[in-house]
Amino acid sequence: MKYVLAIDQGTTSTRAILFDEALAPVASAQEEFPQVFPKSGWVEHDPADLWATTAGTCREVVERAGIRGTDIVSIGITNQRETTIVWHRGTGKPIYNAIVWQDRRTADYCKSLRDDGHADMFADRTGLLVDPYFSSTKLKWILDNIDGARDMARRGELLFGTVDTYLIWKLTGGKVHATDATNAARTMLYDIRKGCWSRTICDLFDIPVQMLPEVKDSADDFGMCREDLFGQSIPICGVAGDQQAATIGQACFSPGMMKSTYGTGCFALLNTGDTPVRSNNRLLTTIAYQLDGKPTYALEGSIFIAGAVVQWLRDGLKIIREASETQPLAEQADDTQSVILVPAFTGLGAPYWNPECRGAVFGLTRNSGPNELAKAALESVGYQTRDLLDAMRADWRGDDSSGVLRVDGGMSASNWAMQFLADITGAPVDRPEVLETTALGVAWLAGMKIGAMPAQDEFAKQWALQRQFKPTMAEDARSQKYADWRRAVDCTLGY
Ligand SMILES: Nc1ncnc2c1ncn2[C@@H]1O[C@H](COP(=O)(O)OP(=O)(O)O)[C@@H](O)[C@H]1O
Ligand SMILES: O=P(O)(O)OC[C@H](O)CO
Repeated sequence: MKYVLAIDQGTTSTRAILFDEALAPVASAQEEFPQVFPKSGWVEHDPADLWATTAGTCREVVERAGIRGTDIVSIGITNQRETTIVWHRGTGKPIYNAIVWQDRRTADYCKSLRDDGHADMFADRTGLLVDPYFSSTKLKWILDNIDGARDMARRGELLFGTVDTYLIWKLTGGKVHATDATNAARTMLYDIRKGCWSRTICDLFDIPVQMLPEVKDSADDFGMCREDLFGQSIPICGVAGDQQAATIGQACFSPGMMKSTYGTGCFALLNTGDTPVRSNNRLLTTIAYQLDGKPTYALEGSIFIAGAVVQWLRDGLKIIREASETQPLAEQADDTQSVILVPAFTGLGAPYWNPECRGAVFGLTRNSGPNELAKAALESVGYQTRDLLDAMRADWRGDDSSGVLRVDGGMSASNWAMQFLADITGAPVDRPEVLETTALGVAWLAGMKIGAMPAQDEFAKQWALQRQFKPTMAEDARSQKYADWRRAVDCTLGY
């Protein structure tokens, strides 16, 4: 039997998952690593931790599966996106910690870019809103703030990469400096229409182009992994940002198909085919995947707090011990109460993009307790998804592929939350058999590239439904509840 290894380097942990040629996950290993918070609003990772947990979980998964490293025929890498690393070309040493996608340190600079009228240029070229979320202003911050960095970069001594690029560099022993188009599309430096780094933007930020990686397809030749790691050299043949990998794993290959991943946050992507659709509703335009040199585009909505609201019930309020306890609490909630929780703990993402507002609870009575709060927390995720889907439907004039939403991620395990999602969006919600869609997506890219896994159409046919949630809420109740949510958001934004 031959295996494909998927490395999923996420925001809080790194995982390695082995898939067999029939696309079934056979073993996995996971390791968390420390989050570094040097100042309020700053979030960093030590690149050494990202590498150590990658190498560690790769070794562990091989051991657990009881296979030999030589049974692995291809490696895929999927990763937390936007997170920015700069390292020395010669020594391989990072010159600063990885600045994580959540980091807000460049908020003022982004505001000045918007005030100076650059927003349209960025939207046209990169498909993105000018926000600290993306890599370019983080890279500029490193070049501006680390002693001698810009001069070294000008002399060609420094390399930039998102986490995929850094791991490719480490895995190949410093031989390959490359990324894929989906990761490039999140840097706010990449022209998603022309398919190249934007000179105009690099000049604006004074970023030397030679420090940027080569941009490849998502299924491509990313070099050979060092021999000492698995006892033989293995090709790296698949790379995609984690949300794009989930879109692939969910087989959202036709225009109009969409998926939503519920982890800490929630990221919804709608396939728009070969056309990059410019959003009028503050969604992002991005590359869903690039195969055979041809990009397929998507509209993306990002919500910062989804499963994290359940973590807050557990770790902040301490009203549950396990995430799954939210379901029985929500089932017992008093239906006559209309408690609404707006989980703007770190501001609100799409389509509001307000980094300053903070969370709020509305409609509390003396009878409100853990049941009502648990219900409001699960409902908040459904309401936020409806915000995204409404924005997507307003932007997307193409075929709606029956309006079904495919879901995955840890929180999609909650039947109650998924039923509410179907009710409040008024559309069916499909949960697949394999919930490891991110790893599956990149494993397929890596396996398909070397001919060990089926072609795209065949892969799409293997997507299997575990359960469909159909909307059952009456239309007037749905409208009333959603109108209440919008009022609650307005009050939160206005507070
Ligand atoms: N049964 C459940 N009900 C509600 N939320 C859940 C449930 N199981 C997991 N979650 C939430 O899902 C999140 C974990 O999902 P995961 O996909 O592992 O996230 P990430 O990759 O972002 O760490 C946590 O925030 C957790 O609170
Ligand atoms: O690591 P995750 O799963 O939280 O995903 C992070 C996203 O890629 C950020 O854009």
